[in-house]
Amino acid sequence: MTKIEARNVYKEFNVTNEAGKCEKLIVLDNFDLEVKQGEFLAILGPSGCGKSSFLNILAGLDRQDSGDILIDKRSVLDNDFDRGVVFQGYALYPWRTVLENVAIGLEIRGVGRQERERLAYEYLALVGLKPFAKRRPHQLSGGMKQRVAIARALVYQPEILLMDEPFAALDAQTRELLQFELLRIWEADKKTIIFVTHSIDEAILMADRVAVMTARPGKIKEIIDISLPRPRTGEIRNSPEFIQIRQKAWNLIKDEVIRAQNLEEDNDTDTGSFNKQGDDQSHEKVS
Ligand SMILES: Nc1ncnc2c1ncn2[C@@H]1O[C@H](COP(=O)(O)OP(=O)(O)OP(=O)(O)O)[C@@H](O)[C@H]1O
Repeated sequence: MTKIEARNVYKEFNVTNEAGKCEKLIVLDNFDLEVKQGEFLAILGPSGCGKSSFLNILAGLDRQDSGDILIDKRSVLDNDFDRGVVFQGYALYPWRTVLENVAIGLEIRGVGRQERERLAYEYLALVGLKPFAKRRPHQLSGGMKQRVAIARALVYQPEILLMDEPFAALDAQTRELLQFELLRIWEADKKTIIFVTHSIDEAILMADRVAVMTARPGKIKEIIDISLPRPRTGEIRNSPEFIQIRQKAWNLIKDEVIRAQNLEEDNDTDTGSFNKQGDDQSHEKVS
């Protein structure tokens, strides 16, 4: 069953160029994508190709200029969908405890104190942070903060989880742990996940399908089916199938990375960055 459908989506931004003139930057054009209910879909694409722009529209934080995006056959512009969002940078409330941060979505939905604390503890346990419930965010490591952000997104059981490079700022070991933790959580209740990453290995390891985008204006270039068995383990990365898929993904993306780099050089107005800080899987980063 189709959960999310994007048809012919177009998005542009007004940007100021070096000469101080206003220009249009076309970010998404002819963007089509279908995501199935319960699917784990990863999106790979060169820097600045519009991945976050698409996710922001899906999250209800921005709007497309034309084209349709449907969730359960209704326009995303209705804006009343349950979407959990985990973006880079945690965005936790510093004055709230870990427990209160996790419970915030439930609080907004009017869930009573006792019930929201019970659920917040349950999800903190799921990400291994129950003993840290009463701490404030500044007392946690980066990896722990990202776990809080994941627990906060999961706790009210959203139908859809939107994740924009959620592990990019983490060290390699924490990243690996969280990848498998997320897979375990997803395998338990199969929510629909859209997961943007710069890491080809991460995309293949986690997803049912990997959508590769073109350089800007971004659209889907090709979708790769990942039929590797589940539950996935770290060893799967050494299997011939995995290596073959990685090569295919890289072949698809490398021209787009070069095109994106040329665009960057031609266009001083672009603020997209090519070197994501902290992406520790640099041997297979796409940009
Ligand atoms: N609010 C905005 N106003 C103007 N330009 C924007 C805005 N948001 C994004 N852009 C530009 O749109 C383009 C696409 O940005 P977006 O963040 O969607 O790309 P991305 O594929 O997620 O990039 P990255 O992989 O580097 O995070 C970039 O060139 C960016 O500078």
